Amino acid sequence: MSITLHPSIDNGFAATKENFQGGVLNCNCESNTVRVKLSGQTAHNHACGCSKCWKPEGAVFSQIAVISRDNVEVIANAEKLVVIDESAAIKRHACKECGVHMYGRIDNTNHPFFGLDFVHTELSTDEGWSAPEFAAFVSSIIETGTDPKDMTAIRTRLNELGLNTYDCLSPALMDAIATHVYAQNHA
Ligand SMILES: N[C@@H](CCC(=O)N[C@@H](CSCO)C(=O)NCC(=O)O)C(=O)O
Ligand SMILES: [Zn+2]
Ligand SMILES: [Zn+2]
Repeated sequence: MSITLHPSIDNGFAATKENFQGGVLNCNCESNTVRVKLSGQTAHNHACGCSKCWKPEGAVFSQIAVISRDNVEVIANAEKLVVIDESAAIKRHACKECGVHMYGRIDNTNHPFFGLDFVHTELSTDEGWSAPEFAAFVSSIIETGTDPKDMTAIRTRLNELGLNTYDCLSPALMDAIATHVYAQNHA
């Protein structure tokens, strides 16, 4: 298939490394690079087809994982970070020069994923990050220009790579969200 799903996914990917301790994300700027230290392993890594998540040049999907916000620290050139959409639930902090999203943070303490930051681990040269587990918001790639006629081939290719495809999040994450809503409504 000629479509680039994501450069870290198209040709298969390494398994999650046991006892991986984290590493550093770098933006794409050659000078004054924004650097974000992640002090631990990520979780729920997945391909995301939504229009909001950052994608490398030419990629149809984003690759995105979560990590506790307590384990996220900007260690260089923080002044280059801007929030690209203040109205979004996930405040994506992007480098204003190269456009790369360095981390997404949720401020709303009632949000099901409050406490978790969203990160793109392909921005790191460290090896061992959690491997992608599924593809989310797959139908959403049509919103950013993918031809609906290509969808069957794209879903088939994702399945071949071992990634189940969903048009929202995975059942486990949707269950977690619903559990959170139930608990809020019965507090
Ligand atoms: N069809 C829309 C979907 C956008 C969307 O709901 N994205 C999800 C997943 S992003 C990470 O997995 C979401 O939670 N968004 C909240 C936010 O972005 O603040 C589209 O494609 O835009
Ligand atoms: Zn940059
Ligand atoms: Zn997304």
